[in-house]
Amino acid sequence: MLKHIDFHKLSGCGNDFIIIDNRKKIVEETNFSQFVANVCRRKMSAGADGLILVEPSETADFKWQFFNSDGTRAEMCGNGARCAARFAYVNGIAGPEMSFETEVGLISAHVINDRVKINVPDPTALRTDFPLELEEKQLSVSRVNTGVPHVIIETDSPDDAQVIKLGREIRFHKDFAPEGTNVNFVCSHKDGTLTNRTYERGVEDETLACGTGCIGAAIVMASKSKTKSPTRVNTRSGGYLTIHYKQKQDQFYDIYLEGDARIIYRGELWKDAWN
Ligand SMILES: N[C@@H](CCC[C@H](N)C(=O)O)C(=O)O
Repeated sequence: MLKHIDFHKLSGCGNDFIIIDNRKKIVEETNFSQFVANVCRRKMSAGADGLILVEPSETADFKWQFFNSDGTRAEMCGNGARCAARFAYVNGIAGPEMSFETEVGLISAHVINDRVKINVPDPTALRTDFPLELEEKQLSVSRVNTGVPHVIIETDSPDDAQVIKLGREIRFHKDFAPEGTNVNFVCSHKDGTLTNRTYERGVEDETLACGTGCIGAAIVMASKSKTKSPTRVNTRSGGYLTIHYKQKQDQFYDIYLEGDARIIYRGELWKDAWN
């Protein structure tokens, strides 16, 4: 491993990521997980919700490896994908229209200044309003996989939602084992917009925005006729993500996620950051 590693910090609607150009394999394969967990520790290191390695691809503009802040890998990350696209564009790795390889297939992206719109795979495993037994009560929940698994819970009062307590209990619930799930608390408003808060697997905390979670919230609420495309989702950062989709009964396709992807700074990680 090099002594210093160049990186950029980007924020997609408040979901923040360390992004490293790893096309020359400067981060070694053996200890990714510990490296990521160390670098993502807030106050002790650079700190972020996740870390992305941009690597060479034979079929697309690049390939990514995505890690949550605890060092675990995730198949997909909506905000991370938008940030990776902006990173690739500003660093000359791709043009404004690009595609890149992920574990859920090719993601295409369109960068316009600090806004990025990505096309994501169709959601699977949609199931609405089923009972879930918790320690102290039974809850009616929905679930959908938007690249990663999400549980969606409707609430009238997002500010009062017990995102950490309930989120953590559901994330580790036996019904969602062994992979676990992300947990969203969504409120629909009269104008068709949504407010969504997410407890994220692999961060093991609430994040300020979750792209795949907002897609899941939009799909579940659209299947209940409480919103329609394009759905604007207000996140905990105060920013909005916009979800575009087509719907035929309970089938959703042509899914796009759009929002800001801001470059906060670039710098050098020193060895102390990951030791
Ligand atoms: N923040 C992401 C989701 C990242 C992956 C997630 N924590 C998981 O492990 O499933 C997003 O914007 O979609």
